Amino acid sequence: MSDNSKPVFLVGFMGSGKTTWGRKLAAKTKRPFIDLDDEIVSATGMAITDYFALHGEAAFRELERDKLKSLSLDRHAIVSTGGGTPCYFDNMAWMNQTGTTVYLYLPPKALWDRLMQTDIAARPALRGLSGDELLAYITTKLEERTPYYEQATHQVNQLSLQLADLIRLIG
Ligand SMILES: Nc1ncnc2c1ncn2[C@@H]1O[C@H](COP(=O)(O)OP(=O)(O)OP(=O)(O)O)[C@@H](O)[C@H]1O
Ligand SMILES: O=C(O)C1=C[C@@H](O)[C@@H](O)[C@H](O)C1
Ligand SMILES: [Mg+2]
Repeated sequence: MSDNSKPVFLVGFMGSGKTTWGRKLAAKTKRPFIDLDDEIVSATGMAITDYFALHGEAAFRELERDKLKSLSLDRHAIVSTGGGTPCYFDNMAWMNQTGTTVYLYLPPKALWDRLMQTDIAARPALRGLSGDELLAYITTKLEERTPYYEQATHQVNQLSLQLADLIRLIG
């Protein structure tokens, strides 16, 4: 680990593997791991879907911003963000100023394959969508969010990503 380490923020679409890669990266490099969605669940004592249902998305986005900016961040921390985190307020600029950001890119069909294998009801925006509707949603939403994700310091295509590449990238 280099002496000038900075916190690392993993960004990308729902199901792109931010949590999975973040955990692996932290374990391998012995850095502290933080998952922003998990922090929100702990703070509110409820699942994100329930928070959305009770308070609405706008309240969730404010809470997400506040949690992001009040994380107790060790300079070695690896933070897996939520899929929408970079796309609201000045969150992306703040992450770029505070640390190094890495965009985990996956094309829509690969995201779809992954998400179809998870509990999509646990992701508020995806609840109730059929397979075809989910692919259309991913395609449109990814296009809309790409300008934010692409502000990341580094962009990696996960289809060919190895843990060693990620470790090299963050130094
Ligand atoms: N490299 C991989 N190959 C295959 N499946 C993977 C890989 N990485 C993650 N997955 C699977 O894809 C799904 C989504 O991964 P994960 O929860 O890490 O995504 P995420 O980006 O954190 O999503 P969210 O934004 O909803 O938190 C999980 O079921 C996970 O097991
Ligand atoms: O992409 C999104 O908008 C979201 C992704 C998840 O990580 C959660 O932060 C929440 O379900 C919203
Ligand atoms: Mg996650």
